[in-house]
Amino acid sequence: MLQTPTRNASPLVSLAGVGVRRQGRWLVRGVEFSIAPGEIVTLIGPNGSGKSTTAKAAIGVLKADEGRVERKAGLKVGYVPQKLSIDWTMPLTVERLMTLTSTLKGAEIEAALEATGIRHLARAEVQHLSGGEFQRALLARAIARKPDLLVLDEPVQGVDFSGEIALYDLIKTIRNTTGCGILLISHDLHVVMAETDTVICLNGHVCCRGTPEVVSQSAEYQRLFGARAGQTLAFYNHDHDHTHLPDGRVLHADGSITDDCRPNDGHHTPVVPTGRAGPMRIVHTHGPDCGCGHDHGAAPDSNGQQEKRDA
Ligand SMILES: Nc1ncnc2c1ncn2[C@@H]1O[C@H](COP(=O)(O)OP(=O)(O)OP(=O)(O)O)[C@@H](O)[C@H]1O
Repeated sequence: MLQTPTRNASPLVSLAGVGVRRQGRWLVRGVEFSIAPGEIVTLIGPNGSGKSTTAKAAIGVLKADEGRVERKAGLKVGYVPQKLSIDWTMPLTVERLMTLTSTLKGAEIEAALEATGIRHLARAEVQHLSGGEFQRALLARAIARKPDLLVLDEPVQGVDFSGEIALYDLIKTIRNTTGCGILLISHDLHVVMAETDTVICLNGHVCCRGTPEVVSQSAEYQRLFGARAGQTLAFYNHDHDHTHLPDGRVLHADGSITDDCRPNDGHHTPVVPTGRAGPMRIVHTHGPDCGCGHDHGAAPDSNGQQEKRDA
């Protein structure tokens, strides 16, 4: 059965003003987002920008040093980390990989391998799997316990372009059939899974967030990669209102420079973190009838202007 994000349902996890500090340095700060059942949130950002740290803070593998992380009571998480510590010199079958970290019944293993299309590989040695097969095995392990939230840290690493499309199709199918929420991590800065409801671009803080534009709108992309790619992948247009300087400081659109960047530091235009269909940033000219809820009855300011533009 097709599941869509149940926005009115309580979030599976929500982060408010979350910061993680290690060895005297903030790895991430001011991170805000939530994931509802059936919702797909994708974290993107350059290497070292804090994507894995944020995901680990969300599921409680790492403790946040400031802010609030709330998880639904009894939340079951399926986690595919970016790196696995496997002794590659020891023979290990796919079946055995499934039960390394949790006890599973034979039927649960079979169902998970079936759902990820690798049932025929149950007795294959993990060392001999292709990149795509290995990622499917990790996905099978993560979904076997029927999680409410699936956290996938770079699930298409080591996979070629057509394998990437097939994996994203599989992730979409898992979401559609189980209704779980999904937190995806990708270091591709411009292309994300088309089904993503919200993309969050991190660089130690949330640089921008928004919906991906459906790639099928781009005839050029379709010509290059075919219609199927267009249904699976989408472009993400960044909307940063600041620039990261080489020394780590942040240059804001208003010309000011600060050591770091926080959502409520007064240098940013308001961002409305809604999902796929909604506006992500309020951009309009204020006026008596604009309906934005601000009080426009005040006298004109010292420049004689009463109207003010957001963003
Ligand atoms: N326990 C730790 N102590 C100190 N620094 C850490 C710790 N864990 C991570 N870091 C640092 O925090 C920063 C963010 O790391 P993180 O793994 O979250 O980034 P990422 O965006 O997932 O990177 P990548 O795309 O390379 O996987 C990096 O500079 C990393 O070296």
